[in-house]
Amino acid sequence: MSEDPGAPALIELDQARVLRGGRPALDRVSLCLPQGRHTAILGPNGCGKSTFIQLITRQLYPMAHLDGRPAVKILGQWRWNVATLRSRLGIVTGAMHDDLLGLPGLGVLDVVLGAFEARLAPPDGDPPPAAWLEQARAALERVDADHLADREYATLSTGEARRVLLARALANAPMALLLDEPAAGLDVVARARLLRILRRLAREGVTLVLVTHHAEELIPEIGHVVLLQGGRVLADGPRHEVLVPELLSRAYGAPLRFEDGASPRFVPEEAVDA
Ligand SMILES: Nc1ncnc2c1ncn2[C@@H]1O[C@H](COP(=O)(O)OP(=O)(O)OP(=O)(O)O)[C@@H](O)[C@H]1O
Repeated sequence: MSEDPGAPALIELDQARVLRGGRPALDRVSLCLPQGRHTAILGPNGCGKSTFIQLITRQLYPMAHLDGRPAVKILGQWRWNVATLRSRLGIVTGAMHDDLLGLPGLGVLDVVLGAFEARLAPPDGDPPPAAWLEQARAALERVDADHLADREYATLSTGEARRVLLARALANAPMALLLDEPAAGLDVVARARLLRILRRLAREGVTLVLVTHHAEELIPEIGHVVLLQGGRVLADGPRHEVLVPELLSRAYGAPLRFEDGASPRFVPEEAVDA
């Protein structure tokens, strides 16, 4: 999938400001993420990444502009029914995992089916429509998790649970995936497996918006990076222009460079010189 200049932007922020604890966690952030472009929102702890996700998923709201123009537009719209919005964006966050763990006995297939009604799990009662079942199973297959369909979600390993969350995010044919540190907490093998799946999805045309501070999640398909620092956009551009020592060192407050390749990583300069 490539960018379509005629399509409304996936996510558009216009001087968006979000206050938390009385202080701006996002401070006049303007950015435009087109559909079809794989983007990483990157930055150190506390730079506003979680706030960005919660702003997009309507858990937090921006301050209103005096002239009434919207600070946030998603797919060209600023008014959204929250349930509809969350089904158009496939969302994978640690908070969602925690919420699902709080529902003992919940089966994997039900977790994925929950996507169709934008709720954690489908209600008891009528069996789900056959089309939903088919889409849910197809989504599990896409992330190599079809064999987990009959398991209880709470019994899955972290890597398995992450793939099930990805299936849930994919099940309802979203316009994009919004991923919050998707490989966090995974062991080296589970991480490699998940990143392989993300690469495959990106190549198949699923737009990825990745919010992270982990360099290894910057798969090669991510061609665009927005670097945040202290709630502001420090840089917004092609990967090779943003992931340069000068900008990274400013964002993270210490000398740092990015080593690209099969296993991308950040390298503190002191460690190199030692
Ligand atoms: N509930 C809250 N009350 C007050 N301040 C908050 C709250 N949540 C976040 N903040 C502040 O908002 C700023 C941005 O936080 P946010 O969690 O968005 O950063 P982050 O980039 O996601 O950090 P991390 O990588 O550590 O998760 C930080 O200064 C943080 O201390």
